[in-house]
Amino acid sequence: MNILLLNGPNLNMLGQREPDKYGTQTLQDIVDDLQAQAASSNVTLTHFQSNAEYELIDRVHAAMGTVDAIIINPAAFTHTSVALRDALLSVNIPFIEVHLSNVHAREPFRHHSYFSDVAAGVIVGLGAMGYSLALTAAINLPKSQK
Ligand SMILES: O=C(O)[C@@H]1C=C(O)[C@@H](O)[C@H](O)C1
Repeated sequence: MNILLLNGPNLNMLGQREPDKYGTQTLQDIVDDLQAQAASSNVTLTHFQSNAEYELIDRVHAAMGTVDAIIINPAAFTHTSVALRDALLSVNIPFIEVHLSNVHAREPFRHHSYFSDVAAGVIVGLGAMGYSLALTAAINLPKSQK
């Protein structure tokens, strides 16, 4: 099974970026833990992070036919990117949306997501554990959601 993990803008700054909201683990720390979890489940996990919308879009397109599920934290693009939403809809790969912080308890502009209504599932506010839970869910998605 192949799972693609996508992280959006500013998540490369995790560890020093507003630790009260996003925690103190670096993105590499999080990815390392997920890679270990994936290996224990005989799953191939590929990670890509970009601050550029078009790079994330291109990576979603490239996943067509090769990836069984996507875990994505679109970061700020969550609240702005119709284009990235459309990319995910264009490849017909189930995806799970993850947010480290509870976006619903933050500024109003973070309460809307262009992804949640077309996601297989959404995990918010659980910090790095959210990614781990998303990986477990992605591995166990029912056929109907694949
Ligand atoms: O909680 C998170 O992981 C999301 C990460 C970001 O960078 C924000 O722009 C989102 O609003 C929330």
